[in-house]
Amino acid sequence: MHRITADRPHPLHDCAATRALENQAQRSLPAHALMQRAAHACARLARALAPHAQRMWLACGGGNNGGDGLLAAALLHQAGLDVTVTWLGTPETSPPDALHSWHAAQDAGVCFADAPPPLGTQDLCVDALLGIGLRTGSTHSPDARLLDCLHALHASHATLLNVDLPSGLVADTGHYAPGFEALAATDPTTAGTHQQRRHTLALLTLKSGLFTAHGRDAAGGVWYDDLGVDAATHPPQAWLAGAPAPSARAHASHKGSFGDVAVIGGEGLAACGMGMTGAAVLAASAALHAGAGRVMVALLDGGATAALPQQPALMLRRFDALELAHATVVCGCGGGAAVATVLAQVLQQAGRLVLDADALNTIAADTALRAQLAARSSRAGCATALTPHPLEAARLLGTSSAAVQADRLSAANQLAQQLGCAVVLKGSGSVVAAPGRLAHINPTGNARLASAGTGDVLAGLLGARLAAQPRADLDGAFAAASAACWQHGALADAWPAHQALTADRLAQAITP
Ligand SMILES: NC(=O)C1=CN([C@@H]2O[C@H](COP(=O)(O)OP(=O)(O)OC[C@H]3O[C@@H](n4cnc5c(N)ncnc54)[C@H](OP(=O)(O)O)[C@@H]3O)[C@@H](O)[C@H]2O)[C@@H](O)CC1
Ligand SMILES: Nc1ncnc2c1ncn2[C@@H]1O[C@H](COP(=O)(O)OP(=O)(O)O)[C@@H](O)[C@H]1O
Ligand SMILES: [K+]
Repeated sequence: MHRITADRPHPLHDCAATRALENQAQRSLPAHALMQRAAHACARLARALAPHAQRMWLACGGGNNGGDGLLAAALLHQAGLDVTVTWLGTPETSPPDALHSWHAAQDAGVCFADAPPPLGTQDLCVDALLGIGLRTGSTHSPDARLLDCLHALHASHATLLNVDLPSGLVADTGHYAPGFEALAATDPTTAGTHQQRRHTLALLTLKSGLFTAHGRDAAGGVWYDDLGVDAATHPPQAWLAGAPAPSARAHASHKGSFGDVAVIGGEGLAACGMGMTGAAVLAASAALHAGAGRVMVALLDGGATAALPQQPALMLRRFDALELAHATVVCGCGGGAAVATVLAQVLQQAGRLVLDADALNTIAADTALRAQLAARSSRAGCATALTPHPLEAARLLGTSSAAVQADRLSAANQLAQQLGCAVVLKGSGSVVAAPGRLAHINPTGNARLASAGTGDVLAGLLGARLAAQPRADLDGAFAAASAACWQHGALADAWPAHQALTADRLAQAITP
């Protein structure tokens, strides 16, 4: 068993692969062996997380997730802890492994009760209500006892250990199933402390849903025990991204060695009464700090800005003075309606291209531009990355942002497939997808990034990473996108608690 950290990549499996793995392992192992391993891991982690616990409450469902909890309760009781179990199953309907665990708990003398015992902050509660057996159809709504237990677990001040999955969370998506949506509502005043005292022990496989959508809030710290079974025998659904390799600069290099980045965006105040030049400048600043050799900015403000005195290293250019084929183009940040006037030319001439914000909105509403974007995938020397947030992704897919959020991996994969690009679907657990590749889920970042302009910073950083790729192709775009997301999030994770995280400071904190 080990704790999952963001530094190295991890394969993520879906329910179907986990079931196949479980069935295969069950056939080669003695009866109940897998559940015994699961329960031992669970009990060990429970004791490690709450070494001073006087009481433990284990809420156990009627399936095998509950079986893990029941057997862990027996082990914890045998270790001398004051253990109470609430079991929602019945011996008549229990699957064989869980029934065996129920007998073990009874034989050990574990206390069974309908209500939780009083728990203090040093105590521990265990959510063993639902795991991968969660059914999501509208006919399967949680009953009152199950919801009562869940609310008691979430309201408790004790450390919470989720067995395999937080109950109600869909393993493959990180979205809550119908009937469990209320669990997604977090009280911002207590979210931080809840996060710190929450842990999930993933069994057999790591599930994608733990790392995206509501998954990160629900899961807290993620631990993993493979139960002695090699998950590598089954193909993963996606990868949890690891830290990008550090970049090294040869001594004999010059500013041309690291690529030019040209940022196009920043509609002026005069156009619609909304000055958005800051967005383009943020992206450019991010590209510069990320190590791009030269960074140019073409503002779509009709020449209203003649200089950027705060950012002397950025080179102002008129759009028609840019050499689109030679620079890595970052287009759309604060682009407003004005971006529509340049997009056809950008899609035609740019080799390495990052499209963000209004560039994406404009393409979503224009079938000719969309076709032009998709056609880039068959042109040599083109590497394209899109950085939509969920609403922008929904516009491109012709759906709602709720539908995108309900299955972020699918949405990102679909978009990548349709447009032949690398796609970063932003938000908690950003998904990086590209056609024919397993998506990456980004493990870094936090809600401090939910602040205006941080997306522009990501686009600029991605531009710099794309400019430094050895080849302008889909692999380069995918690698650059994954690396940029990881670094962007890691900066936020390391941000001093007492200092405001603003987009301009974030851009300045980027290192090559
Ligand atoms: N077998 C083994 O050795 C191993 C198993 N392992 C463990 O088993 C877990 C999988 O166990 P599982 O397949 O029994 O499913 P599980 O997650 O307990 O859920 C089924 C229960 O939930 C209920 N239920 C479902 N949907 C619902 C809803 N929407 N709302 C309300 N209730 C709902 C469903 O009720 P029913 O539909 O049957 O009425 C049934 O009672 C896995 O996550 C891991 O922890 C590991 O230790 C590895 C070894
Ligand atoms: N809760 C969160 N957890 C992790 N990352 C987040 C969260 N909220 C926002 N972000 C990140 O912050 C950035 C915001 O981008 P975007 O929505 O385009 O904002 P803006 O348009 O203001 O720049 C994205 O990289 C996104 O992934
Ligand atoms: K659970």
